[in-house]
Amino acid sequence: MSVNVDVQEKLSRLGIYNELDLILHLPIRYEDETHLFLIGDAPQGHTVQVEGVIIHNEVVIRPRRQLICRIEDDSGILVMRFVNFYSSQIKTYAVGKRIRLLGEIRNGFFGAEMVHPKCRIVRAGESLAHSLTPIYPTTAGLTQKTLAKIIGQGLQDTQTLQALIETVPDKIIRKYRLKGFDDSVMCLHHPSPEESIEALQTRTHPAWRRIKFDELLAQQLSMRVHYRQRRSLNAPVLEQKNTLKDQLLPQLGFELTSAQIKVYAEISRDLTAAYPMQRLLQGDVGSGKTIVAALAALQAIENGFQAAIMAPTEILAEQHFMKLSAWFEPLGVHIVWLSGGMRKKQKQTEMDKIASGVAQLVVGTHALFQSQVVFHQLGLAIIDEQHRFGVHQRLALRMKGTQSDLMPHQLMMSATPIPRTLSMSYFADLDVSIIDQLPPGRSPVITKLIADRRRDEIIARIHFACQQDKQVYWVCPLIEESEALQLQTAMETYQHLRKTFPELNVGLVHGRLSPQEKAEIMLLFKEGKIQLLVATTVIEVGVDVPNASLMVIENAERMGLSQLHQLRGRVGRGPEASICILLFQQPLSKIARERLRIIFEHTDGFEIARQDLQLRGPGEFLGARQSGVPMLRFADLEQDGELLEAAQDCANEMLNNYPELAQQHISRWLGNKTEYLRV
Ligand SMILES: Nc1ncnc2c1ncn2[C@@H]1O[C@H](COP(=O)(O)OP(=O)(O)OP(=O)(O)O)[C@@H](O)[C@H]1O
Repeated sequence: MSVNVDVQEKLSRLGIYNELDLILHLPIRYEDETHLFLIGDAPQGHTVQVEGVIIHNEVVIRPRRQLICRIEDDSGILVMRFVNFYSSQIKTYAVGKRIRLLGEIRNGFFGAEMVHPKCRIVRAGESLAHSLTPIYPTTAGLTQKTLAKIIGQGLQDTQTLQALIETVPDKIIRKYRLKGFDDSVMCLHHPSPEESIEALQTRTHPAWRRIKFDELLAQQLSMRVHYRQRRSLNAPVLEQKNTLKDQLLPQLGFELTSAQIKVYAEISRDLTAAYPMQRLLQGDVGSGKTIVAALAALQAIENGFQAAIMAPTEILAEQHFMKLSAWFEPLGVHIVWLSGGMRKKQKQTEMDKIASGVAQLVVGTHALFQSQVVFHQLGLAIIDEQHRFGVHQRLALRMKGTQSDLMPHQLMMSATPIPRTLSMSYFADLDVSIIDQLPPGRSPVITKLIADRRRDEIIARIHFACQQDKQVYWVCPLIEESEALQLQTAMETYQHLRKTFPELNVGLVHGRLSPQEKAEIMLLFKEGKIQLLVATTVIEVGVDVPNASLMVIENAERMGLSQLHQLRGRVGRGPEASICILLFQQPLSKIARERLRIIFEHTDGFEIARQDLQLRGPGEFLGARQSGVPMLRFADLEQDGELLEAAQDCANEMLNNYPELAQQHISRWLGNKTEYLRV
């Protein structure tokens, strides 16, 4: 690109480093200069073009120096404003001249107005210019005009044009009726006036369809390559001996659901392979993922390998530890607990057990992947709530097995259901198992939305519930700006509830307590010795107290959908009918109202996740994945599900039959952005 260093730096901020990046920098929208609105009909809040005669002009000084013109057509009057305007320029906008304006109409101090529109004086007899102007995403200091010019030059460069060669085989182009790649790129940068502006704006135009297909295809290809590369790595072959499993199952006190049996079979089969498993186990809250993870761990252990379970919070890790200890100790399996908050000496003792192989199962938090932790022979790494860990943290745990030159199998668990399109795209390098059934005997949680001013009614309800031997959670608001403030609110609520209910045992659990303190309180709650537990959102994931059947969530309007769903999932885990009360403060923002509606209407985590994806885009689900996986810029998973399926099919066909084109296609779209593929 022949641009100076300053411009180059600005282009790099847009992710443009070479010619190809430049021509794939596509417009975000188009300005329609082919359609004139009548002033009276023009919709507010949209960029529109209007034309009229200047009937008044003046430069006012206060509150700031600006030009104010009134423009009239047959349907109404519009004000045009330019701030910091020099009086000497006023003659350009003389009364009686006809002017055409392009901009957004808003309701301002002077009525309907356009501020700093694109405008020009229309000569007598002039007809409408037919053109659609592309508007590009840009950055500070780089004007639309300059950027459009650089892109225009790029498109004329013969070398660049050569880079536009077709990478998708003819057969696929015909099968899916795709527009040519070079035509599509040209059309999007320079649409001819005959093109439908609506199809271009909504990205349903065949040129957009082609670009989105190519982008999805590149993502699918890179993920499939990664998936296939895994087969060249070595992992321990963990046979299905089933001795420990057969001892554990009769002790459980429940039968596995058919969904649990099915996913365990998938995992168990993967573990017998000589290359590492990378499987994502998804299940809605309370669907019973822990027992499936436990069975997988036993398969590793009975083959003489160690297993590790890593959870994102102390409470969750501690809870896994307690549950697994109860299951595994009768089998004679040695479990070790490791967390950051442990005393040094005790930690060293536990690490020694891990290094010598005495510890067969290790349960813990982030502390597990620290460099001092050396495993004797790690065969299976289980990561709960995988999206809360970074790619690097997960890899660090995977590398723990390298002592023996064998890479451990990896099982990732997620209680935040991932919508199908998302798991087909961003998670395409993983195998996915889904527990799509809840254990029997659960009655669905009833959700109630109650405005905060009706708090008193809730106090009465809690009293009634506790009298009937039920247990209650009271979740304090999430205050993102300040953990200290959140703590303060939790303390105050705790004091207040203790005063209100002197006859009840009220407990408080929050993030600042030491792991032991947290564990003690959770145990008291589990044993029924605490009836009302005031908690911050630390209880969000995994906490399992089946007797708790009433939950109050304060300031529910501040929380995200998946967080609300997770919190609500803490009740409804026993046979008792459960209630979740969402207290909210008014007025509600539009998005908060929408979230509360969704959580009120749905209990199925997959449906909630699908709507959340629509509301907020994929960022929330991907967590740290975002840093490693090729992100989509053009395709929209909700809108382009059909293209995604096509791209998935084609990726397999291209890798099998057209490997060179596949390679070219990946490097066109991802260039050097595929570090992920190497790990
Ligand atoms: N098949 C089953 N029948 C009856 N109860 C079961 C069954 N499987 C698991 N459970 C019980 O259901 C509860 C929820 O299980 P578990 O904690 O594993 O859920 P989870 O999928 O991890 O949910 P969350 O994501 O909310 O933590 C536990 O008390 C568990 O012992």
